[in-house]
Amino acid sequence: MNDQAERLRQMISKAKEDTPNRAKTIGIASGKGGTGKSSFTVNFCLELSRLEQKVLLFDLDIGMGNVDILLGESPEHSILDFWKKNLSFNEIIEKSPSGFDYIPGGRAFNEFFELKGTHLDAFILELDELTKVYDFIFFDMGAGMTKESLQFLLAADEVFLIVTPEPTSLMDAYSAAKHILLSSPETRMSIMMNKTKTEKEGANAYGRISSVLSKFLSKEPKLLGILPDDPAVMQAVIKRNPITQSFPKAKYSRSIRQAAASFLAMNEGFIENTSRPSLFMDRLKTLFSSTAGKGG
Ligand SMILES: Nc1ncnc2c1ncn2[C@@H]1O[C@H](COP(=O)(O)OP(=O)(O)OP(=O)(O)O)[C@@H](O)[C@H]1O
Repeated sequence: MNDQAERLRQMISKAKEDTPNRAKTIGIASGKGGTGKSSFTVNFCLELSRLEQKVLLFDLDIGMGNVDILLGESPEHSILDFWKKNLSFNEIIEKSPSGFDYIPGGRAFNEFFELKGTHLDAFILELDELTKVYDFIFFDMGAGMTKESLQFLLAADEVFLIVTPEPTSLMDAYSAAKHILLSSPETRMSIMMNKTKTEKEGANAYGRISSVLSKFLSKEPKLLGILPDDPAVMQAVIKRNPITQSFPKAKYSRSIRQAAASFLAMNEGFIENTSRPSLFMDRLKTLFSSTAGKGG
C-alpha cells in the first residue's frame, strides 16, 4: 500500500466522521457499444471500495445486464424483480466479493422498464434511502439511450463518458454529450479514454472531443484518465474476475487505480448533507414527473 493512498484514506475517513453525507451519483454512458464501459465501471467501483468508499453499482442495462457476469456471480434476484415480484431494493442488492454492492440488471430479452405510478413512487423513495447509505452510486447505462436512462444521466451529479480513440466512438460520444448538455447545461462531465495504444493517442483524442464541445457547447469536460488497450482485460473477462483483482500489475489495473485515486482527491469537497433533500432526487423526481403522462 503506498503512502499516497494511505494519506488519502485517512483524509477521507476524517471527513466522513465530521459530516454524514449523501451519495454522489454518477451516470456512466458511452454512446456506442463495446467501448469498455462495464469493465471500466466494475473495476473503478472496486478501486473506490479499496479506498474505503461505500459504493453501489446500479446496472441499468435492464434485461441485458452484465455486471454480475464480470464479477463471476450468479445473483438470485435482479432489478426485474422490483417490477415482477415487488421486491424492495434491499432484497435485490448484492454484496460483491470485490467489496462494493450492486443491483443486477437481470437477463430477459423482451423486458423493458417503465417508471410510472406506484412503481415510480416506490423507486424514488427507495433510491432516496440508498443515497443516505452510500458514498457513491454509479448508474451503468446500456449502450445507446432510452428515455428512462437519459433521465438518470440528466439527474446525476456527474456523467462519465467512456470513449475510445476510434472516430465512430468519438462521434457517438459527442452526440451523447451534446444531447445531455443541451437538456441539462449544468451537468458535470468527465471523459475516460479507453483502449488507447499510447498515452499520446488518448490525450489527442480527448483534445479533439473536448475542443469540439468547448467550441459548440461552451463546455470543456474533464479528463478522468487514459486506459491502455490491454489484452489482460479480455483475459480477466474470460476468468470472470475483475482485472484489478486477477491481474493487479497489468497496465490497465495501474491506470484504473490512478484514476480512482485522483477522482477521489478531486471529490473531497463534495458533500451533500443528509439533513437536506438530495439535489439528485429532486432532479430525478422533476424529470420523471414531467414525462409521466406524455405517453410512450
Ligand atoms: N482497455 C481495454 N483493452 C482491451 N480490451 C478491452 C479494454 N476495455 C474493454 N475491453 C474489451 O472490450 C469488450 C467490450 O467491453 P465491455 O463489455 O466492458 O464494453 P461495454 O461498453 O460495456 O459494452 P456494451 O455497452 O456493448 O455492453 C470486451 O471484450 C472487453 O474485454
